[in-house]
Amino acid sequence: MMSGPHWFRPLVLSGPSGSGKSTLLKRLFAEHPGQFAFSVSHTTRTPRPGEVDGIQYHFVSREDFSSLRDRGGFVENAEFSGNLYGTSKQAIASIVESGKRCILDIEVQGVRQIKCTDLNPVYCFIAPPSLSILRNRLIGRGTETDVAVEKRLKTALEEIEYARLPGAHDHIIVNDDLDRAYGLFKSVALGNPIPSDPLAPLEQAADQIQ
Ligand SMILES: Nc1ncnc2c1ncn2[C@@H]1O[C@H](COP(=O)(O)OP(=O)(O)OP(=O)(O)O)[C@@H](O)[C@H]1O
Repeated sequence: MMSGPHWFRPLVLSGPSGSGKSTLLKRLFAEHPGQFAFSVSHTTRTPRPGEVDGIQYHFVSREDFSSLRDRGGFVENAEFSGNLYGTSKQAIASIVESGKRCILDIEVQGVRQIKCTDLNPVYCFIAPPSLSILRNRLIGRGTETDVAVEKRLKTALEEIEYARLPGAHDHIIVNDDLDRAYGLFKSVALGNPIPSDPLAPLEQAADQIQ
């Protein structure tokens, strides 16, 4: 398989909920089996039936999590609904050593934290064409209540605001036509540079959720 100059740098994928990250990743993994891997996160939550330690997550106690965090073992960590989650440096390193490309699907706070580390990943932002299209896709996916959709749209606006800051991401891909977006995403995933898409002006984005 042909891989580009950035192959050995982890790829940090972020973007609003519903922008199409899972859709793009699913296609990439299907087309290139065995070439890419997600790092296994640590969590303090209890395993659900069928979940295996070291596969879905590294399940650890709060004490062990805190001790690893205090030793600087995480590139990013956060608390969601009472449980701690984090990506360890070791989890990323073991993928890089295996020769696969490590992909991290991460929310904006995690991106900010990783920027303070020496990980040096490639940052790729998946943007929706507009907030009204994002709303339609979230509704179409059928996984969210109306209130949750509006909450996700507000968060999306903040994420797009951040993405507009110069240097926030290395690549911005607007997921308008799926085949076009996938073509760009595949280039980035294989370690090649691409020209970034322009983001729609913010005022326009803000209007759409009022
Ligand atoms: N280019 C596209 N055109 C039309 N629909 C799309 C496109 N890309 C994705 N979708 C649809 O939009 C919905 C949201 O996509 P997806 O679930 O991949 O988003 P996500 O970024 O992974 O969200 P989350 O962060 O919540 O997991 C899905 O129903 C998907 O089929």
